[in-house]
Parts: sequence; C-alpha cells; structure tokens
Amino acid sequence: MTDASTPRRIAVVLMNLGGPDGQESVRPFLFNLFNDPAIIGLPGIVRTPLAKFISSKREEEAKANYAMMGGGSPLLPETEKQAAALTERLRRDWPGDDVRVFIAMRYWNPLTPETAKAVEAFGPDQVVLLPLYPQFSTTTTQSSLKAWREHYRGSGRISAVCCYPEATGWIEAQAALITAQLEKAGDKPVRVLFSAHGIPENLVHRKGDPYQEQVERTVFAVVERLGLQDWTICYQSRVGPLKWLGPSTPDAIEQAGRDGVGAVLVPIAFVSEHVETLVELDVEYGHLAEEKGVSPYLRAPAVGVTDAFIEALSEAVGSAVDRTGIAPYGPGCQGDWKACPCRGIAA
Ligand SMILES: C=CC1=C(C)c2cc3[nH]c(cc4nc(cc5[nH]c(cc1n2)c(C)c5CCC(=O)O)C(CCC(=O)O)=C4C)c(C)c3C=C
Ligand SMILES: [Fe+2]
Ligand SMILES: [Fe+2]
Repeated sequence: MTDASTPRRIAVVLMNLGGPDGQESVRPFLFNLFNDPAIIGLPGIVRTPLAKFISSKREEEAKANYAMMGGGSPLLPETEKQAAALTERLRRDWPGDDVRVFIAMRYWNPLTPETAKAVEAFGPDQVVLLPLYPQFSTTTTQSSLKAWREHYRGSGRISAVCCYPEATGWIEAQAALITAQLEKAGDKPVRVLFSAHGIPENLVHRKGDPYQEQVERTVFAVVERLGLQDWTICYQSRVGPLKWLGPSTPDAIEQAGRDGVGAVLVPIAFVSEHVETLVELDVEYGHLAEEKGVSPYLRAPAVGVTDAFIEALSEAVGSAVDRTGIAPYGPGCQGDWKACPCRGIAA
C-alpha cells in the first residue's frame, strides 16, 4: 500500500504468445513464431528461409484448426478479460496509484513494439512485466522478456515476474476446476492427465531450460492439494522432427484406454482457452479417446478469470513492484533470483 500523496504510475504488461485474428493472419503469425531464435535456434540466414518454408507448409492445417473456432484465435479476447479483471483488482488494492494493464503478444497483435510505444506514452514510474506462463521457458517467457528489452525505450523502473509454478491462487484455481470434473465423473474410475505444451527435449537436457521441472512443481502441488491417486504428466502439441518431452498426451490417452479408465484432461501450462485446448484437447484428442474407449473423457477449463488466479496474478505484481530486475517467485527464493526455479536464466 502506498502513501496517497505519492501516487505511483504503474504499467503492468501481460505477456503471451498471441494468435491469428483471422484466416489471413495464420501464415504471418506462424512465420513470426518459427522465425524466433528462441523457437528455432539457428542463425537468421538459415532460420528465416526455414520459417518461410514451415509456415507455408503448416498454413492449411493450422487454418482448418482456427476455422473451428470461428476463423481466428480467442487468445486475445480471453487475455483482455484477464487484463480487465486484474485492473479492477489492482485498483482496488492500490486506490492511491495510477495502474494500467497492457497486453504484449509475442507473435501477433498487439505485438511487443506497439505495446512498448503505448507504455512509453503512459510514462510510468514502474513497469511490471508479467508473463502469462506460470512455468518459465526459454521458448516463451525468456523470448517475451528479451523482445521487451529490445523495444521499450520509455521511463520507469522495470521489473519482471519470472514464473509462478506453485503460486497459491494458481494451484487453488486448478484444484477447484479439477474437482468439478472429478465430481462429473462420479463413481467411474478416471485418471487425471496433466497435459502441458511440449518443448524439444534438448532444450531441457542441453540448455538447462527449467520448464519441465517447473511443470512438475505445479503438478506435484495440485496432486498433493487434492490427494490424487491416479494421475500422470504428459506433453501435447509436438511440432517438427526433434524429440520432444514425453510421454505425449495421445500416448497417455491410449494408455488410459488400455488400463480401462476414463480421463480428466488438465491444461497445466495454459491460463486461457485457445487452439491448443479447444481444438487439440477437445476435438483431436477427444476423437482419439472415443476410438480407444476412454470414457468419460472430460477436460478442466483453463483458469481464465477465476478469482483465485487473478489473486495469484495480483500477488505476483505485488512481488515485483517497487523494484528492478527479476522477482523470484516464491518465499523460498525471495530476494535471491539464483535460488529461484528459473535458476536466474530470466535475469
Ligand atoms: C507453455 C506454453 C507454450 C510453450 C512452451 C510453447 C512452445 C512452443 N510452441 C511451438 C509451436 C506452436 N505453438 C502454437 C500455438 C500456441 N503455443 C502456445 C503456448 C506455448 N508454446 C499457445 C498458447 C498457442 C496458441 C496460440 C493461439 O493461436 O491461440 C502454434 C500454432 C498452432 C499450430 O499450428 O499448431 C505453433 C506452431 C513450438 C515450436 C514451441 C517450442 C519450441
Ligand atoms: Fe506453442
Ligand atoms: Fe526466477
């Protein structure tokens, strides 16, 4: 809380991946994604033509997936709802301050350079970068933070939240949404499948990307909170020829079929609904589950604007405000980012 005579001008920047807003933006969105060195770690001279090739090859399939959601991605409208809920919450907590919440997407509008300009025009004393990725990855969080550093030229101290894999409100929100699905299953035996977006295995094994470890931290916290007996971690959305983290979500669904149990799918690395939940989990994997006799096949919704999750975000902002640099996420590493599960990579 602050002295009303010295109002702070605080810009909170929600960072996410972005998604195409219509069929015509699918290809340029995919190009931006594959042209990011955090996604394809090759020199620009090879990466850019490769990104052109992959985005054109993937275009038709991706367009068909986005068409199932009305043509484009719901990620921006979903993120706007989160921004509105967080604004309300922060203004309530800090009535003496001038708080504004912005959105910076990595691969489609509103892109980072545009948001950086808007924040520059606001003229903040403090900028808090808040990635909407509870678990840190070089492919997501680090890429977004780097883009911000490259483009923001405005005023104010800059701090960032690296990650919040075990934040109380985040775990509470997940637990409540899973409980509702388990109640739907009733007496039928079900396995909870925690499905995270995958990344190539070599990022973890060779580059020390802490994403897998942080996904596990989240899952262990939820499992403990709910006392789950039958559960597993799996990874979805594999793209390209490299070996990705496993087991894959389709393999985990097939295993549930062989074991004669139903499944509750939990998107454990996403905080809102988009193509990876509404199409991949619900439609594609839904067909697979039917084929393999996995019944019931249920899915917990993403945490979205649930009170507990917005509370977690507001606490994360609180931990990063009035300081510079990366805010380690939890009490165990407060003040020492080297002790944080991101291992200081974010700094
Ligand atoms: C935890 C979040 C995410 C990680 C880690 C991540 C890594 C990653 N993603 C790709 C390739 C694609 N991702 C795509 C969509 C997409 N990815 C995330 C999140 C993470 N990605 C989200 C939220 C979305 C949805 C965006 C939307 O449209 O709403 C896509 C596009 C869809 C498709 O064609 O399948 C691609 C491609 C890689 C290669 C990667 C790590 C190396
Ligand atoms: Fe992705
Ligand atoms: Fe950290």
